[in-house]
Amino acid sequence: MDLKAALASDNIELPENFFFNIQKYKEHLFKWNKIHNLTGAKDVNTVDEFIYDAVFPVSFLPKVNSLMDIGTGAGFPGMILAFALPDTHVTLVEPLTKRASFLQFIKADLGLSNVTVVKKRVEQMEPKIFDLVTSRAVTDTKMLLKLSENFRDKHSKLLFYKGEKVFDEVQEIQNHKIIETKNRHYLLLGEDI
Ligand SMILES: C[S@@+](CC[C@H](N)C(=O)[O-])C[C@H]1O[C@@H](n2cnc3c(N)ncnc32)[C@H](O)[C@@H]1O
Repeated sequence: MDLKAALASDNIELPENFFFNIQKYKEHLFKWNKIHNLTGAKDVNTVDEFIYDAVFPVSFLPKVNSLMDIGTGAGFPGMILAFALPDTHVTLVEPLTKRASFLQFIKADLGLSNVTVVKKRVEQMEPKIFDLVTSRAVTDTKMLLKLSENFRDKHSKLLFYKGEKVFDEVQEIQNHKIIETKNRHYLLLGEDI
């Protein structure tokens, strides 16, 4: 896919250094991924699709000052959102040493002052309220609501990257919106949704 063209055609506003950071990120990801199993995305096209998928919500998200991503893995979606939202402080929670080390390396190499990497399971973190909690490919909605309990209040929003199963998962959930693209169902939750 042509990532730049796709993002431009969606009118997604991005900072000037976004594509520079993306380029560096991809170079490091391919190097690290040869040695460590960081992500299943092994080729440029798949990584570009992952990046597009991660950043698309910028087109509908409200402005947030703080964001926590549960289970960031190699960077999706939290690290990509940190490139896109330089004024948002982004906390990346990832317990696996290799993946957390990679995220820490990217933070240092690109001088990302808006990123904190926490090498823990989210259950081991001290409670703290975030404006937005995100997660992709970690667990189901019910469990994500439980895991995020200590990290949100009534003003917080939750954004979970889901597939079609989302419709079964939200049957009993009141305030939610599902934003669909070709390959994704974004689940947005919050009291005033
Ligand atoms: C399938 S990977 C998905 C990674 C990334 N979000 C993505 O979409 O490419 C799930 C990740 O969640 C992390 N994880 C699993 N349980 C977790 C927990 N309780 N707290 C934080 N991270 C967790 C794992 O270490 C793993 O890196």
